[in-house]
Amino acid sequence: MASPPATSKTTNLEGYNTTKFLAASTKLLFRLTLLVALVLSFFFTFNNRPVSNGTTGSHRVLTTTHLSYAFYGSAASWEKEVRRSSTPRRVNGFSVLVTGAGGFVGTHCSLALKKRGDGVLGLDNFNSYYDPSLKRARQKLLKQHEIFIVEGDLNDGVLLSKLFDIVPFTHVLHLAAQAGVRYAMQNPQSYVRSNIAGFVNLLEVAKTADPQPSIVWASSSSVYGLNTENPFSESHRTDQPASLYAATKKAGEEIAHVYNHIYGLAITGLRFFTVYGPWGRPDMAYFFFTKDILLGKPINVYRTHDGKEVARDFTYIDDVVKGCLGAVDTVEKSTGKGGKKQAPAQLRIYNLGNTSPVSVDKLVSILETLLKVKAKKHIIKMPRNGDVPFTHANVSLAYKDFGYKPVTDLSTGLKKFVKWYVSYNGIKPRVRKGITGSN
Ligand SMILES: O=C(O)[C@H]1O[C@H](OP(=O)(O)OP(=O)(O)OC[C@H]2O[C@@H](n3ccc(=O)[nH]c3=O)[C@H](O)[C@@H]2O)[C@H](O)[C@@H](O)[C@H]1O
Repeated sequence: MASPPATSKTTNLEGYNTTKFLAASTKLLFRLTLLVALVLSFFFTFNNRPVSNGTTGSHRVLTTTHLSYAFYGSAASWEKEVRRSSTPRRVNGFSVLVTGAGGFVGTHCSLALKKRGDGVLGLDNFNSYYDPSLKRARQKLLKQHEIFIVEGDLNDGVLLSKLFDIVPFTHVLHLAAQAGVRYAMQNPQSYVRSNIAGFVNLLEVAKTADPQPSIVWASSSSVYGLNTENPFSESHRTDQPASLYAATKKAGEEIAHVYNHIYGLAITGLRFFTVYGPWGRPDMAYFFFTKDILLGKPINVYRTHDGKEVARDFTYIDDVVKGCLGAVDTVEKSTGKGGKKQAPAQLRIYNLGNTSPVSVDKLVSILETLLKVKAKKHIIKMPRNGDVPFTHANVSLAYKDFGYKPVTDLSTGLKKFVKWYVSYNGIKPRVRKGITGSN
């Protein structure tokens, strides 16, 4: 008797096993997927934390936010909180989405808007570019003033659309960004993700929102780059950036032009000049100089390549806040509807500086006086890391259009910063020896 060909028998046998195996595997895979989905949604729902990798981490935050949006999207309490926070309390008050509300300028602007009766909803991804505990402390401060911050990323289009579905924002004050001039050499992609992709994403959502909001956003003095005309005016060259940070801010200005031109979004860009003050950013020189001087650590003070002192038009936070609110109050309504432009819309750009540059050496000597501690200064040549030798703002345009007039000199502003710094860090002043302690 001819036995069936071995191959055929084997094939049949294997076929049977394969089918059975496949069915079992599919079931297992299905169950596993279900389990993973359940665990993930539980994790992200109850542990909706930002990325801690020193970048804006938009990719992971994107996933987190989608999942938490899915959870919160059905949670009436979340929507209620969003509505409550963004509802104005004064007649004809604005409803403002403040991006980067957990940041330095974002926190101060949110408080000022709320104080005068506008509705404010914050958005922040609480990334760990610098110590997120400071951002959390600012969030707590905002919460005390009934300002809610939605935890999410600019690149999360679903979340942004959801917010615009819930709230008819009149304005967006867009302050979320990857800041810092020198860090751009370490983590260039984070600048592209936040300052370019994130900005485009926000404008994409804003263009189709009904009503279209008016937009005020933070550009930077760094766009003047290698410009040598002094003081810097808005009409000067901005096509020679010295850092990737500056290049992404300049790109933002061009992107704003496009969305204004095609979709009728009214957009105002503000070029901030080295903003400092209480609740400031620990990555900025005045902040870490204070910390290091108090700790007795050396600080690097830069000199230009031809040996000159470097200088900045340091601008105090309260002055900048007044400028931001002035811009919000004078930005016109956007003219688009249904994603289409109906008429020409306003497009503006302004310097918000102090009009009075001060050298970094002088900054250090003011800090020494305030802290009553001598700094251990290392004078070094400015590394080629994106820094420019000086900045100096001409603010006549902002003065003309919304009365912007900075009134705080560096000594006065730093005094307020130091007062906040020692109190925030629980440092006890020592009368004779100076203020010492650690943080
Ligand atoms: O106006 C802006 O658009 C930018 O302002 C800010 O950048 P900068 O003006 O560079 O401020 P900041 O780093 O505090 O350095 C201050 C001075 O200290 C010098 N500097 C710095 C570090 C150091 O170790 N030594 C030193 O001398 C340094 O050479 C400089 O002269 C914001 O960070 C940036 O996000 C952006 O908003």
